[in-house]
Amino acid sequence: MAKELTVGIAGLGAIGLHLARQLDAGVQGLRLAAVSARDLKKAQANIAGFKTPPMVVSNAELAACDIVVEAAPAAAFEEIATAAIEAGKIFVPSSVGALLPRMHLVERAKQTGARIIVPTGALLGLDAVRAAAEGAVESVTIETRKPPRGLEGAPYLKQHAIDVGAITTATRVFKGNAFDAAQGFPANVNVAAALALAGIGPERTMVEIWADPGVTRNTHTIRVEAAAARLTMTIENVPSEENPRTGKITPLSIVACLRGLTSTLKVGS
Ligand SMILES: NC(=O)C1=CN([C@@H]2O[C@H](COP(=O)(O)OP(=O)(O)OC[C@H]3O[C@@H](n4cnc5c(N)ncnc54)[C@H](O)[C@@H]3O)[C@@H](O)[C@H]2O)C=CC1
Ligand SMILES: O=C([O-])CC(=O)C(=O)O
Repeated sequence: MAKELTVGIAGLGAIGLHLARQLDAGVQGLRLAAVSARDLKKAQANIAGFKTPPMVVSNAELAACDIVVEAAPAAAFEEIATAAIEAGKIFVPSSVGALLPRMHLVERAKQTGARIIVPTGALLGLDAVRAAAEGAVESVTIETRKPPRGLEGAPYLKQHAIDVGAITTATRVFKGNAFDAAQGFPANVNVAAALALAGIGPERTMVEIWADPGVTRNTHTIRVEAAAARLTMTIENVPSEENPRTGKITPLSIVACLRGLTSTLKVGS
């Protein structure tokens, strides 16, 4: 029988708490062993009703687990990632945009034996993008539309004095590559970073971000023009109650990703 893997989760917000609850309810081959949080008291309260409450530890101590899932703000990414990678563990990032300027971590993982597994998260179709990228790819684009409040607080908006609260018609607030999108919108377009890593890289992956009062869902459309196929795919995510920037599908995608690490039958590349 396959060995059970222990899981540590950094951050118990819209993604982390849902993921923790699902693991506590039982996912074959996985055991939630530890969590970390900014507010330790709140974390203890959040896990109090769990069947098997995990330990509440520091971000660095999570690296005792076989798998470390980062579900914290991008600012905490480096601390969490470095500990897991130095310990040679499986590191599953949510704040994927924070990985783009830190690709040295991938080089370091090669030396320590760690693996970095980027979940599809709030996006779709990364299996097809990866397959297409094994051949020639002409272009990859992503258009993200969110209700204006789903973009609030982004550093790019502040720098360009864009008040999304005042937007009444669909407005394109950013056009550029995935690297710049991830820096300007660290809490909003991790999907663009994941797409870039799956396909042709952050410089060549082009991103448009729209503040759209006409949508109630976080909507992402990917377009790929490749030698083997042309893809157009759209996902419309229900924003989570805890954090409207984050689609409800994100923790579910991470559960599916973790399941794929231990399951006998795995579907999709
Ligand atoms: N890859 C993807 O498709 C997606 C990625 N994300 C990203 O995932 C990350 C988490 O998202 P959410 O759960 O929605 O955020 P959230 O804001 O709901 O939760 C983050 C949690 O981390 C905690 N935290 C703050 N500082 C911490 C620290 N230093 N150490 C440990 N925990 C800390 C906060 O108290 C909060 O409970 C964000 O960076 C977000 O942008 C969000 C949606 C989709
Ligand atoms: O949940 C979403 O729609 C996407 C998101 O916030 C992100 O990529 O950071």
